[in-house]
Amino acid sequence: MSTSWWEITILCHPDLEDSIFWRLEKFGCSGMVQEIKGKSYVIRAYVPQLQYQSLDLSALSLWLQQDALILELPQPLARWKLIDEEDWAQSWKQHWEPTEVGDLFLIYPAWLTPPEKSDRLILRLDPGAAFGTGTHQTTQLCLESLEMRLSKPTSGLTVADIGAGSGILSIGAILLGAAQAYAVDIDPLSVQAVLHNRHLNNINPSSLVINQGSIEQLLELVPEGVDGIICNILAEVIIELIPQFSKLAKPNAWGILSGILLEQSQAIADTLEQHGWIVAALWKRQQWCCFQIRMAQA
Ligand SMILES: C[S@@+](CC[C@H](N)C(=O)[O-])C[C@H]1O[C@@H](n2cnc3c(N)ncnc32)[C@H](O)[C@@H]1O
Repeated sequence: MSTSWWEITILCHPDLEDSIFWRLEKFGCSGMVQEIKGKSYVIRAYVPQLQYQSLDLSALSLWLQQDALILELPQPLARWKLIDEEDWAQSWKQHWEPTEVGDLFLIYPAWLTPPEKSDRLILRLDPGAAFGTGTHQTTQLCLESLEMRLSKPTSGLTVADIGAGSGILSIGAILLGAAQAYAVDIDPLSVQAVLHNRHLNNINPSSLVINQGSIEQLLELVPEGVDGIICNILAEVIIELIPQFSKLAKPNAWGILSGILLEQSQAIADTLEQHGWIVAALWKRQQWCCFQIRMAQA
């Protein structure tokens, strides 16, 4: 039996984009895409029918309206309809286009033929039901931070990717020259997506290891620690993970953290400081921020 999905379509003011992405992710949506329609944005997101009733979607619509009210922006218009699994896959294909990210990356949907020559690193992706198409600001901030971190030639550098989603950040790190990425995600759909995307990008399976789980699985898998930690999850989750970061980090390790709203940045900075990390830089894009951190010297 094929799974049916709710396709949620939201017509909104461009300045609402971040708060809507945040709200949709909190709601449990997979595979969010956006397109520009004149002066507005159209955002599409998907949730399985088995887990969500139309009442849940009405509540979501109400939250979206309240969020807009708080931000003093025009009300978004949310609609939803049922589609089957095949239609869902097609929806992705229609609305997601190759995206340049940072100075170096070109994110390329798996179903399009990439150019033979490009002065950018082509990162091919089929996110399936996992988060991480490269269109979200937090993913872009992480990829750009990786560009900066890995701009100098490195040898044998290892990274841990907590909340891998589609695997976009692990794959990006490997394309930039990291020798080894260890990825984890609590969502089994993410594990499937990372395996598929690893293959799409011709990455040796031993160079990108993916496991279902979180930081506990990484601590077992890499007891010697890693050189870099990448983590793009919601701030509340990151705050719970930070106390364990130092166990996962080699001396002089760095970290890249995003999924954090600007108003949550102080709480993150305080927690980092309490656990021996220094904020080296803080990058902002609209409502989101990205922390670049390094371990404080003992
Ligand atoms: C915002 S997505 C990021 C995906 C991708 N890394 C990116 O940057 O686009 C967050 C991911 O974290 C996963 N996640 C949430 N809580 C987690 C936890 N405690 N440990 C590991 N993964 C988690 C979710 O399943 C989701 O795939």
